[in-house]
Amino acid sequence: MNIKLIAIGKTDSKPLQILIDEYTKRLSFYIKFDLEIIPDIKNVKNLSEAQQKQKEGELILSKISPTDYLVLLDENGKEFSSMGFSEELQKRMNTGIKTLVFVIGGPYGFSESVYASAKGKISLSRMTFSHQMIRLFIIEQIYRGFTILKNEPYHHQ
Ligand SMILES: C[S@@+](CC[C@H](N)C(=O)[O-])C[C@H]1O[C@@H](n2cnc3c(N)ncnc32)[C@H](O)[C@@H]1O
Repeated sequence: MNIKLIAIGKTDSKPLQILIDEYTKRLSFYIKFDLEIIPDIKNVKNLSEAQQKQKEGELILSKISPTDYLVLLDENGKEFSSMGFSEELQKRMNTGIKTLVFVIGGPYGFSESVYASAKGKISLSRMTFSHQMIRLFIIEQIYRGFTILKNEPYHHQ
């Protein structure tokens, strides 16, 4: 299995990008991992929230292939402990899927068509984080998940 994370818009903050790069590098030791950034939509000021979500949704779905297992990052999704999330990663690997795709929504979340295409939704907390910060948090949790599965000390430090 390989893992892909899809997000919208480049990371504005350099310190955040440094951490994303660091955890991407660490995670790539365990599994093939790609972070795919969809460029920001142009002239977004002329669009309503619904139009922006719709356009972002079309772009997101254009990156998904029928064999992908799509999971959305969503504050109303299912919550896991880090141990539970590592078990979920193991379950997905056991089912033989080729690509597990996580998607982070834009500033207003996801369009209905993206929700309809997803196999699941996971929440990292009931609180709302910026769509840029969530990148780091989910990459760190996937990395943590693999260190748990490999019985390595990172989770216990
Ligand atoms: C600023 S939030 C959008 C909030 C928006 N009210 C909504 O309905 O989703 C942007 C994106 O960050 C991600 N996100 C923010 N907080 C999250 C959380 N607690 N758990 C999982 N994903 C989160 C989601 O992918 C969301 O679409």
